[in-house]
Amino acid sequence: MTVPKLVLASSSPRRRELLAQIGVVPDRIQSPDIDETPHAGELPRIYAARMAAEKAAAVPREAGECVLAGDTTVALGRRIMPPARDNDTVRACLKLMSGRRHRVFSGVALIAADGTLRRKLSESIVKFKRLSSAEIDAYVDSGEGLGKAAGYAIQGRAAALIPFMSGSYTGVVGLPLLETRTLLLTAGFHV
Ligand SMILES: Cc1cn([C@H]2C[C@H](O)[C@@H](COP(=O)(O)OP(=O)(O)OP(=O)(O)O)O2)c(=O)[nH]c1=O
Repeated sequence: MTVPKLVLASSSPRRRELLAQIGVVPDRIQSPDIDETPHAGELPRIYAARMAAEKAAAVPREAGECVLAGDTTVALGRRIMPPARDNDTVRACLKLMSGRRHRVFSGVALIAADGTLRRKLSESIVKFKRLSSAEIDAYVDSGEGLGKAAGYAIQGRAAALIPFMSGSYTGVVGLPLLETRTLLLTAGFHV
């Protein structure tokens, strides 16, 4: 079986780095351009799976190419936390998550060269300590939360504010590597 070519449908440097961690280098990378607005009442796990599939489908495939995409969604109960585009959102998210557990759903989707869509979803639980105003201010000032789901990055200084997590660490960072490897193996990649 000839090894297909891999296209990573992502603008996220984390996803590229996580793939590199298991020795996978995409043949090309293209940003997916999709509407990321949740449907009314859409549950976070359904949303994460849908987003991953839509991102993969949004990038055109050439003959012999497979497209891989992911989506990391942070959920407080049934509420989908927003991506933090500014400091006010980072602050608001941290206040909401302070002293509580939340879930992180990380969807992965792979469209094989024959057009078949395969999907996996990882689910993790992350707890933040009770955050003081000074801790929230310092984190906002670090700028690390910008561009991240729910305004934090576990792979950075937020790690020192998290007493507990269970599930997939790589899923929280942006691409669950066990699930991703399984999908890649099924599609004929050597991982
Ligand atoms: C919770 C968390 C999220 N994140 C990041 C991973 C993702 O880049 C981002 C979640 O947003 P996503 O919409 O999953 O991804 P994205 O828009 O950054 O990139 P893409 O083009 O692939 O859609 O948050 C971390 O880096 N660390 C964390 O601890």
